[in-house]
Amino acid sequence: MKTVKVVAAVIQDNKKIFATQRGYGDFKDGWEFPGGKVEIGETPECALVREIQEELDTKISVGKKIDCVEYDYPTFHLSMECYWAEIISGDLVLKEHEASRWLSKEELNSVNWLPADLELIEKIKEKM
Ligand SMILES: Nc1nc2c([nH]c(=O)n2[C@H]2C[C@H](O)[C@@H](COP(=O)(O)OP(=O)(O)OP(=O)(O)O)O2)c(=O)[nH]1
Ligand SMILES: [Mg+2]
Repeated sequence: MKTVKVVAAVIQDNKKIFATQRGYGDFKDGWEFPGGKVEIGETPECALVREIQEELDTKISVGKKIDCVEYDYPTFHLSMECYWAEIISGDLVLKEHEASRWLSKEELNSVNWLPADLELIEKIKEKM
């Protein structure tokens, strides 16, 4: 099975975390952390800065790594590096997603996360 390398940003502000709802594709309407596929020759950090610029028109600084999620979807293996991130500038404009929410710890389970994210959510809760 092919492996897809992905990076995701857990943007935290004021004790809340930024979640986005996918606007297209196989996982449409599922909730995720913004980010995307790492391109050839890119470091994970560079890929994440680029993806957040593309998807949210926002400049971030990438912080500590939270976890690397390994998950088997029916048609591919996902290897997803997840990082804490902070906004440097920009207004989190939804260029590709259909909705977004700032979620408190108590609200983290109130959206329908993609299957691969469920384990990560538990780790994040411990750390926020
Ligand atoms: N960004 C992101 N992707 C996730 C998460 N959880 C999860 O299973 N995925 C999966 C969904 C996709 O199959 C893949 C990420 O691809 P993506 O669609 O965001 O990639 P991309 O931004 O480069 O978009 P595209 O140009 O390929 O359409 O990882 C998550 O929390 N964030
Ligand atoms: Mg994406």
